[in-house]
Amino acid sequence: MVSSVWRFAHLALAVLSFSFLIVASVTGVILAIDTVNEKIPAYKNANFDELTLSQTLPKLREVYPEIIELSIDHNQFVTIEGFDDEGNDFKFIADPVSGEKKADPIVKSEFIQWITSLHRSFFLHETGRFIVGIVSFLLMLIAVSGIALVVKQQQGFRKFFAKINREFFEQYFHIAAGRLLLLPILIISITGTFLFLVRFDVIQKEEFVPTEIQNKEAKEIPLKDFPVFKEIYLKDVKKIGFPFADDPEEFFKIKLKDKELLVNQITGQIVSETKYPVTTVLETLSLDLHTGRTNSIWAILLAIASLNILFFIYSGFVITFKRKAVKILNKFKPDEAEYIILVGSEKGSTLHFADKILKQLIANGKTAYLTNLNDYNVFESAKQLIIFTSTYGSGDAPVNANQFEKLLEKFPQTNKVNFSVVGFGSIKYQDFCAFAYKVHQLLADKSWANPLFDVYTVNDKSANDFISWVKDWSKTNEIPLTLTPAVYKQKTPKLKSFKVLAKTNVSNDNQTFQITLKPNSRTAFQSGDLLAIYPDKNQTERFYSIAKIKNNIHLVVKLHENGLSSQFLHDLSVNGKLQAAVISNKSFHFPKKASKIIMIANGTGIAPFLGLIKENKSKIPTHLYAGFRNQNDTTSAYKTFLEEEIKQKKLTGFNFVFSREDQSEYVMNSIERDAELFAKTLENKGIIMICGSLNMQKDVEQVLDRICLEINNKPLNFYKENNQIKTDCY
Ligand SMILES: Cc1cc2nc3c(=O)[nH]c(=O)nc-3n(C[C@H](O)[C@H](O)[C@H](O)COP(=O)(O)O)c2cc1C
Repeated sequence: MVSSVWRFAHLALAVLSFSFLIVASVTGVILAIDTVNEKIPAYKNANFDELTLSQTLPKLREVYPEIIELSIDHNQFVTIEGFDDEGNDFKFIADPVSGEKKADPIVKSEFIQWITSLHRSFFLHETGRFIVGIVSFLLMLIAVSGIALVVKQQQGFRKFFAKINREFFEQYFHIAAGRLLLLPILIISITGTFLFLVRFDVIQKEEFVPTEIQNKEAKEIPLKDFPVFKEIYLKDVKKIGFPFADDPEEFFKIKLKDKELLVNQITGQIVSETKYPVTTVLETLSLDLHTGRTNSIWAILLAIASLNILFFIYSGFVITFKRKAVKILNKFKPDEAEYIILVGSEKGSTLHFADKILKQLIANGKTAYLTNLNDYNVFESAKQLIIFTSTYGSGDAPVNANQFEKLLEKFPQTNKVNFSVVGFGSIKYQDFCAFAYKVHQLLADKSWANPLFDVYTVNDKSANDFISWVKDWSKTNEIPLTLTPAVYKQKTPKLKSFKVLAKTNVSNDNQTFQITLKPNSRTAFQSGDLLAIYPDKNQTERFYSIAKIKNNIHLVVKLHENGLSSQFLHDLSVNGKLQAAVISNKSFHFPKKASKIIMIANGTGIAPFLGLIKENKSKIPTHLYAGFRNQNDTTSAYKTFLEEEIKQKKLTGFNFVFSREDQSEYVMNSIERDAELFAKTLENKGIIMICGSLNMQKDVEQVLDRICLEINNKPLNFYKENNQIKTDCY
């Protein structure tokens, strides 16, 4: 809760000050570079820091009897002003010991003046200065809330500089750069705010009150012997006003950093002293710190910090958009759904996994409902609770799940329900998935709840870890869910438009149809990738394996009686349009380096192989084993297609079996017949690709395992771990 308030404040403030901050940062970088640049010429005396007034003023007055003023800027360049022997006025940067002219006074270029004005007021005069002040103040709040967020993320002040758990580039560097540069940014913003408050009289400057000093009578002494001149170092001086030499009523007026002195030019006695009020001292200090004008290294640090504000804006928005990428879109009401998916997620990644399951359940014709663990309630039609939750802090709940424990006590379910918990966490934390274990225990203690499994855990958002749960859950509940990791890895895919080029028809004995799609814009895809289809505005998601043929997408679809997606595709007309998303599925691309390839498919699972065979440019020995129900037009068309590929040497041979014809056979039978080929292929580093139904995959793997053990003395798992078995089943 606390962290979400900080996060909301941090983001809201950043959004509010966004464009002004960009201008202020860019101009800030340029001004800081100009400040460093200004110090480069060597107009500063080498011993400047050791020089006292008695080592400089007498000589200057001797060389320039009519000198009026000496001023020292933040670069510690000494500028003198006065009249020469001919009565002409002069003003230049001089050496404070010899009086020799070093350069004309520095005048800021028009560009820098323009940038300065933009930085101070956005060319909006007083209104602009006011806005700049407010933006400074907001920046200060952003820095403070940023520090609070880093402390929270790192689990305490003591671990402020401990290793950051990297999730993605922008998140990592937002925190890494934030830790280093929050302090300079805090200083820039505090000083900017202070200058603004003084400028608009919110903080009022006290008046200067001089203190007269009563001196005894004293005699004349030479300038170089003035005790006060021996004590004051040039480095502490801002300005000195010289008196006319022939008027004893005129005094040296010495402005130091914290006070002003009047000094009698005959006796060297201090006549009056004016201490600057605190506000004036703080104003100078703020200006020094805000501009970096007194110190090159600080100015460089300010430039880096300003540049980083731009990076913070960019990376902050990337983090926010990644977090907000998944929106919960429910098709059913909470009381209608049999499957209730409850999610604990702070940054949205767990929600993304949950959303993928929700859409597949709905595509399978199930009533499912997804919500936050904090929205737990009585679900009247619930038969099963599926809980996906991450863990934060030291085994704590993510923000949207911190009320779950209380709610669970308050709302016992009225039906008996099965439940299954998947924990999302990171093994880098001591309390790996601790909150998921806690939720499992809390539920297991309820008389109405029955655990289907122990807790499954997913480390670092691993799709492969997640697949273990999907596989077991899918098998236990007899609901097919895709086991293709790419589907779960993908963030919300980008929809593209496709034109329907061709479509075949279904008939009484053949419910399979083929559809050819042409992307309307540049779209990268390969055979083996997946096409995600959304028949009802994102609430349902169905995947089809792609064959790339002549640069078009070719799908093989079985029309299911109540199948939302297959009906939707079947209803498309030639030349019509389709919105869909390509999901890259690298693990099922053509294995270019394999010594031999065997492809196994049943039903529509043949689709990706039609394209993959075409990609066999280096003519790797490739066999296809496929099983269908009946022999029909479609299977005859496949045969014609494959015979052509054999002629082109892209396919070595194929073997079709039919389960509903006179001699009923399944692919497993053909595999057993050709056991030697399968065993040898695997032993010689060949690859087996399987596409089709999950049941077929399970049966094929059983047969292959037996063959491998018998002939190669190794289990199938050996080759699986070697990445020699590739699957794309659903
Ligand atoms: C500040 C912070 C604290 C975390 N604490 C834990 C923890 O104690 N145990 C754990 O297993 N994972 C911990 N994690 C890792 C997250 O649980 C993990 O990244 C999870 O996938 C995030 O899911 P979400 O994006 O749905 O919030 C922590 C992550 C962060 C940023």
